[in-house]
Amino acid sequence: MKLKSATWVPQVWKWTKWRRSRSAAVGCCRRRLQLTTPLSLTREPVESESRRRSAMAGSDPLVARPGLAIVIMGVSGCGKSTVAALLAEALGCSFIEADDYHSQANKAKMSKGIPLSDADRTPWLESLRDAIRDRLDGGEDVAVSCSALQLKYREILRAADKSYQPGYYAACRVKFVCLRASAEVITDRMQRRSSEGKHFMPASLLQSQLDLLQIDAAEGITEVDATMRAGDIVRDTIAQFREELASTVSPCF
Ligand SMILES: Nc1ncnc2c1ncn2[C@@H]1O[C@H](COP(=O)(O)OP(=O)(O)O)[C@@H](O)[C@H]1O
Ligand SMILES: O=C(O)[C@H](O)[C@@H](O)[C@H](O)[C@H](O)COP(=O)(O)O
Repeated sequence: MKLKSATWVPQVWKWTKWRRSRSAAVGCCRRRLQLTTPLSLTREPVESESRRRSAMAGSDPLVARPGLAIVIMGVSGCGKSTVAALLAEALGCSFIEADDYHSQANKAKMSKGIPLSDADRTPWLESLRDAIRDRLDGGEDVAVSCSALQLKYREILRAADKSYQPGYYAACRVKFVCLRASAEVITDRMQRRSSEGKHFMPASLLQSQLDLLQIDAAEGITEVDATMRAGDIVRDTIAQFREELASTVSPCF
């Protein structure tokens, strides 16, 4: 097809100008991201992408801010800390261990085999909410280990997402994955852990935790077999939230 020079020249000029300005923008972004490898449109593995996102979110004004919090929940001894720590490693994000946010009084109470009351849990959950919010506001992803046994406790944690409207679970940037196993398996794990002196929580408290555990079907929380290998649970969790993890960052040009 023959183009008339009168229309073709301005078109080429416009296109060249667009290419130049786009190259400048890409170069600027690449310098900001300190990329040395060729920019490819092919998706990178979630692991390195998330690490880069978390690293750049704090300093780049062009990057969308909301991060994603994935809370690994379930009764004491189900494997939350093990899985959430591995998940944080795989995503290259920070890890929040809920046990670290308990007051000494709460820990002493549980050590004596006395279940916490809601009054004991509320300040604990609120401090966790604030810690999660700090990460989300900074555009970071975060893996959290927290029992979060009841809807009302999870609602406190969901409020870490400032845009969260109660009941709109799917839109919330705080997600939950529940680990499940039989009481026998978990008792065995808790007894072994206590006998190694590794944890304050006695196995005698398991039944009170199982009695409290409740998930509302509308929340759409995935329940996972806690007897799977921790690495496999992490792999499945990343696959489940792949889209949300990817949308943590918006294109910078
Ligand atoms: N997927 C798993 N398979 C086998 N053992 C596990 C698994 N996950 C955790 N454990 C073991 O079970 C015990 C309790 O795990 P932990 O992560 O501390 O549970 P939680 O944080 O839910 O209390 C630990 O001794 C841990 O090594
Ligand atoms: O009562 C609760 O809401 C939970 O028990 C919570 O306090 C947590 O589960 C404990 O800190 C035990 O720690 P692990 O869950 O790590 O065993």
